[in-house]
Amino acid sequence: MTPAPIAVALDAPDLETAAHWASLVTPHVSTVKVGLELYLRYGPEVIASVRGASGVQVFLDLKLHDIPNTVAGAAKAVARLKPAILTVHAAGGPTMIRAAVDALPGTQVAAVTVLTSLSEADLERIGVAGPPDDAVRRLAALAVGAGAQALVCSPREVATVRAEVGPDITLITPGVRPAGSESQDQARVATPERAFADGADLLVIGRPITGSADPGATAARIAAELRRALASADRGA
Ligand SMILES: O=C(O)c1cc(=O)[nH]c(=O)n1[C@@H]1O[C@H](COP(=O)(O)O)[C@@H](O)[C@H]1O
Repeated sequence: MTPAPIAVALDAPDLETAAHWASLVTPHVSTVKVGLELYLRYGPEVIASVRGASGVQVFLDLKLHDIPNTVAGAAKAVARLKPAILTVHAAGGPTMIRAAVDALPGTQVAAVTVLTSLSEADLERIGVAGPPDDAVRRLAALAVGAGAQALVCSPREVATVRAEVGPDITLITPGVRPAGSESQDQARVATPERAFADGADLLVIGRPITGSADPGATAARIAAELRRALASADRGA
């Protein structure tokens, strides 16, 4: 069975746990995501450990945000790890995004629009007035104009972003919670089925899978539910 378009966030305190989670979920999902917690503790060796024998796609989520020259250097420093996807913050501006894209020709540079943990009230506190949709749409257009091939947004804005950037940009949505799961520190969430129906290409899901009693079985169940939802949407089309 084709793995479902899900990136499991391996936010683990140690490498053994991350590699174990990766081995449990990789039959069912297309991608595993390495973020700051693992990368800052273990460095580049973490990539080979989670890629394992399966050769699953690795999404390196470093959310780079600095001046263009520094981001270009950082992107070049991880090029040999051949991540499928690398994140940068769209708020770093078009020259910074372009610098990452130019430095990593073999990797999809994904620009993070507005963190899914921020509510409208949080945004107002940091000087971004208005609904999150507006800021997300603006940053999405700017990032695509600067060459980003992928965008990260919450599932709440994915329909708006899809309408803005068209069909060719990969839309990645964290803030995904199966029905009945807790939001935890995520502010803008939706179910996997909703995120896909609204145009997401890749769902990032962490704790609902890795915090469950059996991450492999949970990943398999979410993947199966998603396939069913996609099949019935196709039939309805
Ligand atoms: O770039 C990301 O992956 C990301 C962007 C964002 O806006 N929100 C967000 O939660 N993420 C990441 O997605 C993952 C979500 O994990 P869970 O909340 O456990 O499902 C974490 O690894 C976050 O670092």
